[in-house]
Amino acid sequence: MGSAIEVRNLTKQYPGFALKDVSFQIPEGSIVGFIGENGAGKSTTIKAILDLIKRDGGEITLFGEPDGAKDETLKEQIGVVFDENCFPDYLNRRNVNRMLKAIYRGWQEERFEKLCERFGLPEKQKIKEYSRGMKMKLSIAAAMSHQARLLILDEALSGLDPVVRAEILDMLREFVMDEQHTVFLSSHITSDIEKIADYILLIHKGEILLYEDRDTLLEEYALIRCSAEEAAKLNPAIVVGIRRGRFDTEVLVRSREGLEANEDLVMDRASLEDILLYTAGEPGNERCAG
Ligand SMILES: Nc1ncnc2c1ncn2[C@@H]1O[C@H](COP(=O)(O)OP(=O)(O)OP(=O)(O)O)[C@@H](O)[C@H]1O
Repeated sequence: MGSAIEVRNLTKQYPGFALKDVSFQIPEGSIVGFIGENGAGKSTTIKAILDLIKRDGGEITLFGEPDGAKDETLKEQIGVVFDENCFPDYLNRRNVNRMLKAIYRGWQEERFEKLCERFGLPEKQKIKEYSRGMKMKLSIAAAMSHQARLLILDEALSGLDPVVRAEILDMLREFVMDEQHTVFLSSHITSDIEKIADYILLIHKGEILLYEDRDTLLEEYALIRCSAEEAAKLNPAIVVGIRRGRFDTEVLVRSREGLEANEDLVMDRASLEDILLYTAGEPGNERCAG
């Protein structure tokens, strides 16, 4: 199986922010969840992949093709959804269908109509009268209607209610049933990423801090509650972060090995949100619960 996206040593400098040597590769047939705090560099990375901004350094390969986003044929094979409406707002759903039919060679008119129906989008109402969620659904329907092999969604699920998000997650799962299809999805809703992603990519202040198989991550990381003395005895190599409370200490560890037998530790499963909070913590990853 090849790579849908390969990013090597990507750098981009803005005043007060830099993408630092960002490298990762996304295998075809997978769903990769991209997480990180506000301003971590998710959209900048995605825009560089899509060649919407000029990078300062590094290489980006799409489907094995260097600078694939510059290639018009390859570009058609990428469905993109940003967190804002990308269509002129005086159009309605029917106009959008006609417009995209003229743009994409592989446009699937009927599929678009079916998806819009499934999402309950009215045919004649103008986009400017749509709610935010309706606009996002329209963009997602469009991205899924031109025979794309790769879907890139940047915060596309924000503002959607849980029922619609669950439906879209199902659609993304269906999409990758074809092993040549790939999804790269950034979101602050870590519970969605936890449900759907095969791999988790975590960026913090422009640097990739973690890229791991979701199951390994969730099986191996653990949240431990114990006394400050017990916390101090833990092997520093496995400690991701410590949070000191008034009554106990919470420690995120990256491995449970050898800890399960210790009765002085209460060990729970760590959620992706815990992993994000501790991994993207401040230097030393030590925060006070107060
Ligand atoms: N065109 C630009 N000019 C200057 N600075 C920019 C520009 N675009 C992004 N930045 C800065 O780059 C940093 C990373 O922004 P980016 O949008 O990539 O973050 P993000 O992880 O997508 O955040 P969020 O989750 O809030 O959407 C921010 O500090 C932002 O201000």
